[in-house]
Amino acid sequence: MAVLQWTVSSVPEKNLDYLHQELIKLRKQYKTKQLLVCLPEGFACFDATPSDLMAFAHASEPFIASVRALAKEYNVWINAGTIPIGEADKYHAASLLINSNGEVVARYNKIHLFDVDVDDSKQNYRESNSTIAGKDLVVVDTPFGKIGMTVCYDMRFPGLFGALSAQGADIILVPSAFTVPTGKAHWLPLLQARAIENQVFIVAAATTGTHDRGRETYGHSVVISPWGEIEAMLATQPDNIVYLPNMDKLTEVRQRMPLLSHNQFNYEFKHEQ
Ligand SMILES: O=C(O)CNC(=O)[C@H](CS)NC(=O)CCC(=O)C(=O)O
Repeated sequence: MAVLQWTVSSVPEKNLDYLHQELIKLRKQYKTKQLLVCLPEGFACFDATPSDLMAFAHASEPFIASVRALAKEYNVWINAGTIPIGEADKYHAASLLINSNGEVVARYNKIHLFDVDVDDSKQNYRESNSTIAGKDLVVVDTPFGKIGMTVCYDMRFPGLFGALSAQGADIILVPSAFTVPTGKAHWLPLLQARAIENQVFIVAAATTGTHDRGRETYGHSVVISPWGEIEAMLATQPDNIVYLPNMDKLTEVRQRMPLLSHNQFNYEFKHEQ
């Protein structure tokens, strides 16, 4: 699998170009039959004005078609981090899983919305002003293993990850656009905890740097093993991780310490905002 981190632009075509160039480079170096390319949350269009984002969300079909075409052309699976997909007067933060034939095999709509006051240049995040929360859990069978889908702020809610692992997830994707202060304090411990308690690989592709209207994101894209080890992590520069997960390790961790069968607690999904 490959994890792409860059300073995502507010201009969708620029992000598409970036993805295209990275796929060319990756495929030159890695000719493996299967390759899963993970993109960050908001990778289509980031830090645009609310009205530009809304307009894009209600006309994101051609953009999605272009990403699907790239998946097919370069024979890769793509986790299209999130793409805003319009619904009524808002949109879903949709994370798509696209196979190497360019077909969308899964769509997860971000469940937990980031309505939070942060001590940074933007301060008041109110994702629910524009975004409709998802209501469905997604675990999908792939050549890479069973993939559970989450997005960014979801990582703070262990119940979601517990439900995904109870449904058999081996790898949980967490495309993200984390703030810098919360990233410094919480990014790694949260992701490591989710990996350890669910005995899954965590793969988190993140945006990084200062974006077009001044918003800053934390970077530090990371892959974590089912034992909680940081297998690979980026700093704040645009860069990629390429990583081959060892599924035997996952089996061994679960055999030695069968958390799922020991667990005495269940969370309920409230379906509320
Ligand atoms: O807005 C977009 O275009 C893409 N989406 C995001 O950037 C989202 C919502 S504002 N960011 C987060 O969820 C950060 C979570 C976070 O930083 C934390 O949990 O501490």
